[in-house]
Amino acid sequence: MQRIIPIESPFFLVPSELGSPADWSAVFGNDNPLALEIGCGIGDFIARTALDHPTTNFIAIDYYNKGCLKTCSRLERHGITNVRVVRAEARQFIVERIPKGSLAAVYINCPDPWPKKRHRKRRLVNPQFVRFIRDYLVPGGDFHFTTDFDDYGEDVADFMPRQPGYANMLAPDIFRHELEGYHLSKYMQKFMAEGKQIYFVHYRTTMEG
Ligand SMILES: C[S@@+](CC[C@H](N)C(=O)[O-])C[C@H]1O[C@@H](n2cnc3c(N)ncnc32)[C@H](O)[C@@H]1O
Repeated sequence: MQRIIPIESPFFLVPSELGSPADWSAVFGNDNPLALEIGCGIGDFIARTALDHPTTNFIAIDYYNKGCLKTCSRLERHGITNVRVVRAEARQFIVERIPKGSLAAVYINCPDPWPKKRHRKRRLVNPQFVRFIRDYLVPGGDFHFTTDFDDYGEDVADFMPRQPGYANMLAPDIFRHELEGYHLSKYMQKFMAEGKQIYFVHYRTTMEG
């Protein structure tokens, strides 16, 4: 079993110490828009994205302890104060701690691909998840998904146009292999170095649906 290293960082939050839902304005000390990254890994994407958007509050979730630790260290190293890190299972955390209709953006980069056919039902992003997450986004909220895994990228790109309440921001394309201004995560960089292409999918919630 992996040893859990205690994280002592002002940016690390313990879910059970937050309200249900949490008062995020109180946590951050301001009323700025709230955004969420699911599966932040070592935090390179969220750190750069947060630096680009200093007036957005970011929550970075991962159930990987060492990743949370590295994310917190990165934030401290770069003096980034608009990110909080949580070690939790994302869906449970969202249900318990995020108010519905409160997220300006959700980012999911290179989620575990579960390549074996019999394991595909374990994938995080599927039509059910996309309908679930929509309830937590504000109207006009962004949903970003990236993967290096062809089958996952094609699947998400295929079912997204049928999801009510989302508009395709890359239309007429259903995905792109490059997205200007979107930072590359550690996994994206690793896969690109191996010659793989990244699938970028970007939708925005509409009023209806
Ligand atoms: C393949 S890694 C990608 C990390 C990072 N997004 C990147 O692109 O470099 C997937 C990450 O998602 C996390 N993860 C997967 N499912 C999760 C879930 N349901 N809740 C929280 N974290 C999750 C894993 O622990 C892992 O760190």
